[in-house]
Amino acid sequence: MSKPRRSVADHRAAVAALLVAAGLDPAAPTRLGAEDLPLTACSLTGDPARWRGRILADDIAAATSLPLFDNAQMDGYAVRAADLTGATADAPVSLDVRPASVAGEPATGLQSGQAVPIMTGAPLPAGADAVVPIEHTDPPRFGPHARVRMAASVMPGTYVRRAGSDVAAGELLLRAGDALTPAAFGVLAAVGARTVSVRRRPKVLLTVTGHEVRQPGETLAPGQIYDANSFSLWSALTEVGADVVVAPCESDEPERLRAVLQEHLPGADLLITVGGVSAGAREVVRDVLAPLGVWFGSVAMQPGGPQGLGTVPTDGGVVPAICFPGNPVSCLVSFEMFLRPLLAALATGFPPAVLARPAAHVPLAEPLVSPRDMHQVRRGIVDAEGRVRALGGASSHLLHAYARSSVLIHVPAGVEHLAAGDDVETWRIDGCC
Ligand SMILES: Nc1nc2c(c(=O)[nH]1)N[C@H]1C(S)=C(S)[C@@H](COP(=O)(O)OP(=O)(O)OC[C@H]3O[C@@H](n4cnc5c(N)ncnc54)[C@H](O)[C@@H]3O)O[C@H]1N2
Ligand code: MOO
Repeated sequence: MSKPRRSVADHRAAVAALLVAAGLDPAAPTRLGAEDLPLTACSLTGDPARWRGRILADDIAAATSLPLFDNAQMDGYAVRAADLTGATADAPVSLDVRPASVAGEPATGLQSGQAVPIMTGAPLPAGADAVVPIEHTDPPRFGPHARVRMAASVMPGTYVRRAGSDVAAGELLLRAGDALTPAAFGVLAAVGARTVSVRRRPKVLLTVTGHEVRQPGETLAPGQIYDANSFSLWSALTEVGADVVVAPCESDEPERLRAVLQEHLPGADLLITVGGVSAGAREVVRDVLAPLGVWFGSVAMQPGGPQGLGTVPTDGGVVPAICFPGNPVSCLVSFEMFLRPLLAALATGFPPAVLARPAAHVPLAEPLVSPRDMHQVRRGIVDAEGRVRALGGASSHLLHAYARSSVLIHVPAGVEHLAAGDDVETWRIDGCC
């Protein structure tokens, strides 16, 4: 007699609870410490992946003001506004032209009756309090002339970018938990930060099992197959910001799996195993982990029915373990259904609901059948008329059809037949919104 199946919602909740209990709560990931990344052009160029999608670990105070000094917002002349009081087209004010202030050079001072040619970003000379754009002066160009005329008054502060007008030294620049967006990245560099402390990414140990599985490049003996799951799941995990250690077990021998775990589990935040969980004579994951208290059972989902979940002891603690079934479509669909938004939230700091795959309700192009007591997840494409069509059948070995699909199609438990034109929920998996 088989045990009752757990619902998709219950299993999803169990996975979330497991991660929270292990300190991988997306809202407070206490298990993930911080790491310092060097803020240099060399580090960006040399290891770009290290920087993608990072979250600040600490509040950061501005080490300097921005702007650092008063400077010009326009190419023109730095002046004292008081000198131009009453200037009009009929009665222009003539000023003595002094040596220029250019970006990257210290400014000279300015006396009453003088104008200093100044370029955008150059320091405002002491004594000046406004900038008149070059096109508003006579002559309207820089040159060797000794005097320049101005035909209008200006307010003090005109076209001056004041020191500290963006942020003052010591002010809160960025908060812990903020995403390192392009602008956040830029502002850190602008205040001269040398390193940035970011939340450590969750380290996931990914271990596929199966005596028949071999790595690309190896010669296959009869009955052997290439390892698809290490690659599909590495890609899926990396996409949501996990640091993945791929350690294929390639065996159904408990001793071999134990050896892989002993070598690679210390330091991991999460273990994902693939395969070896169903009803065969030798189910290596179940055989090794069930005696440790890991739950194995059946979820009312197709594909991805057989699942496992629990914790595995390692030096000085436990690592949460999620055990996916081995069929290539099953493990990837399981990841989408149970883990993806949680891991994405851990890496980005956004709530899991925000990071869910973009969902839509779309009419079916063709009828679908589904087992009544299961939540079925089919793979498909949306046609030019906006109707969704399943690609391939329901079977969980059809990885090629999955690779050509742009949506997952959900047929909830309780629904057995859907006609062409019936609405189904779809999730976009092609990276578009
Ligand atoms: N009597 C029953 N048999 C099966 C049941 C069941 O309820 N009763 N469930 C079926 C379902 S559903 C699934 S899903 C699979 C899950 O089996 P396992 O998790 O034990 O996975 P394996 O047997 O190791 O492999 C299944 C399938 O996937 C291929 N595989 C495994 N690893 C890889 C890999 N890394 N790359 C590519 N392909 C892989 C493997 O060769 C098998 O064909 O059990 C059903 N059976
Ligand atoms: O549930 Mo299995 O995951 O259908 O092939």
